[in-house]
Amino acid sequence: MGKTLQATIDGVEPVRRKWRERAREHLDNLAIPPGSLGDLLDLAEQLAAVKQSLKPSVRKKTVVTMAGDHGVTGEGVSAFPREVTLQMVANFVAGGAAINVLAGVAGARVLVVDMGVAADLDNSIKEKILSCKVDYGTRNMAAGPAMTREQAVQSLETGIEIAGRLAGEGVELLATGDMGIGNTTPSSAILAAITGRSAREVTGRGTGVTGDDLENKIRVIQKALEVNNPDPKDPVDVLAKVGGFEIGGIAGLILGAAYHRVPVVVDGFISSAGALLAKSLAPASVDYMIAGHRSMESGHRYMLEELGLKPLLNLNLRLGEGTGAALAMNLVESAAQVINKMLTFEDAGVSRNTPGAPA
Ligand SMILES: Cc1cc2ncn([C@H]3O[C@H](COP(=O)(O)O)[C@@H](O)[C@H]3O)c2cc1C
Ligand SMILES: O=C(O)c1cccnc1
Repeated sequence: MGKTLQATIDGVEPVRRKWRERAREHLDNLAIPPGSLGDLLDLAEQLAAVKQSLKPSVRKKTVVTMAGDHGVTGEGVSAFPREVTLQMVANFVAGGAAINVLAGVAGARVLVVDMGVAADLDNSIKEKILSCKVDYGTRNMAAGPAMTREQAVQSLETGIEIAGRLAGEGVELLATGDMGIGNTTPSSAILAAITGRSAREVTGRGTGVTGDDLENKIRVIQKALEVNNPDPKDPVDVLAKVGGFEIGGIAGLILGAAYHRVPVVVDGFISSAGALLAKSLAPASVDYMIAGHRSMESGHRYMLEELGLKPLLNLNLRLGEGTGAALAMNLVESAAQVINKMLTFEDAGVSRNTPGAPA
């Protein structure tokens, strides 16, 4: 299993009920009609419980965008060529991608990680990212396992180590992101493997495959599941057989965040595949997850259902990179400021409602 992985799984504790109750009691006394800040109050309660504080801070924010390539792109599952993964990593470094812009608005740093891009990166790029390459892309999962079990553990442990390093640097809120042409295919396969849903139910258009190409993508996913027969009870087996290096990195990042009690905003379809693996490895890790948004990718709703998470936003996004999570970070900051700064009825000198009195 890997010592770091096992120790992390063992160390993920559910958030304490006592802290949830304490936070709720305070939130119930804020000078507003009870419950009128809606889901923001649930989020504030979660932050307080995760951080064991009625003044949780999420000021220092980092989006971790994990990049990797996929052998299965040889089967024609994406509308874009594989080189785009490397080209987009360069774009992230240049600051010109959607994630750079949206993380900038949220006041978050973007940390790009090479988990398995199928090329050697220029030194000028390497200086500005984390190089954790497990291999030069995965193997074609329609023909056999995407990676070895050792590589699956390595990708999970890399994510765990990055979360630990960032927590040590004082990062208070993490978000997950991905870049990897073809990666909606392994994400769908992970969803199918874990939930038992059919390839057709879990497969969507990704970057925009339609018609016969979409039928081909469904067949490729079906074949990968048949050829590899991943064990739904063994998330490391699922990752090894039908996963990806960046997806393992994301799952590890989430586990590490939970271990260090740092809340983590989960992005769309690919990140949620990582979250499914994290939940399967350590069920209590969901207490630390915040679903940033509901992706347009069909099948994402099944992931959210399986995770038991309600997405904060629904903006018809289908990009990845961490964009939906970065947008949601603004709401997480808002929830933190609500519990930190708002006054109670008593402190603000505002009269409470009178039960039974006409409104
Ligand atoms: C220019 C470009 C930028 C992207 N940024 C994220 N993705 C997204 O699209 C890919 C997944 O879709 P599929 O499985 O269909 O390949 C991933 O790289 C994901 O991050 C992008 C895709 C493209 C083309
Ligand atoms: O939801 C996502 O993360 C997503 C959906 C389609 C393509 N790329 C990413």
